Amino acid sequence: MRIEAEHLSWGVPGKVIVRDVELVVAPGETVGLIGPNGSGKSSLLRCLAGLRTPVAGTVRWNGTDVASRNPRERALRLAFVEQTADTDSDLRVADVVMLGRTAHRSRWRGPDAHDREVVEAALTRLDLGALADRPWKQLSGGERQRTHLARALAQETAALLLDEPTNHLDVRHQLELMELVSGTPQTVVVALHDLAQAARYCDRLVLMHGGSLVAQGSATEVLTAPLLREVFEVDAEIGRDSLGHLAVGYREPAR
Ligand SMILES: Nc1ncnc2c1ncn2[C@@H]1O[C@H](COP(=O)(O)OP(=O)(O)OP(=O)(O)O)[C@@H](O)[C@H]1O
Repeated sequence: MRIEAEHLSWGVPGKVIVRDVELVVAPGETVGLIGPNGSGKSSLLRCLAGLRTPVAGTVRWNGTDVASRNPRERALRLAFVEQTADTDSDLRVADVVMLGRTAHRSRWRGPDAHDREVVEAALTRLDLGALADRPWKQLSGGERQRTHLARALAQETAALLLDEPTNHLDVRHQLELMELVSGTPQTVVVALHDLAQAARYCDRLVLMHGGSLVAQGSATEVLTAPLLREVFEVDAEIGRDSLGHLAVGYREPAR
């Protein structure tokens, strides 16, 4: 699915939070959204998901204004995992993942064999098979995060928006999740704080600062020492690690 933001602005009275963003995400592309705390990444993702009404500009999915889609139509096309995703506490892990099937069913029909197959596949992909019957409230932060991702996969959408999906995960699960994200045929926009991970797994990076999109392009175009100094206020050295992946080293900011 193609996702487009045209002259997109959003904010609250007295504060512009997303400022005149122009962005096109091509079908199947994985775009990494980077930027300091408070730069507007989550707000932009919510606008792209159709959960915020722009104060100016438009968000289009495959050319159609997202504002003209009802919540069910949106849920059939795009899955969004927010940073602070929460779920009713009495559910089992498999029930939480089954919530991803809601838009696919009529109101009166319970889960069928296909829904169960999709949920099982999503649980397996996120390494949650052994936890399927565990109560949601007993899960660790990383297990909850993986459960929400499994729910998003069970939605079987053409697009996926992820807000810092690796922040609670151990290293192995971070790598597995980023492999999954970069390998999926879905269109993905993923907010990340780990710049090296963003460089390694995303087709393209988009850098936000103060609500504006200040750079976009390949990792080597966006992750430059002058730009990182200007936006993150750190001295950075960009090189390659022993595996050949782009690596970013930081010095403390000059005072
Ligand atoms: N509903 C709101 N009302 C007022 N201010 C808001 C609202 N939503 C976001 N903000 C502010 O807008 C700015 C951008 O927030 P946002 O969560 O989009 O940033 P972010 O780049 O995702 O940050 P982080 O990296 O810390 O997750 C912040 O200063 C935040 O406090």
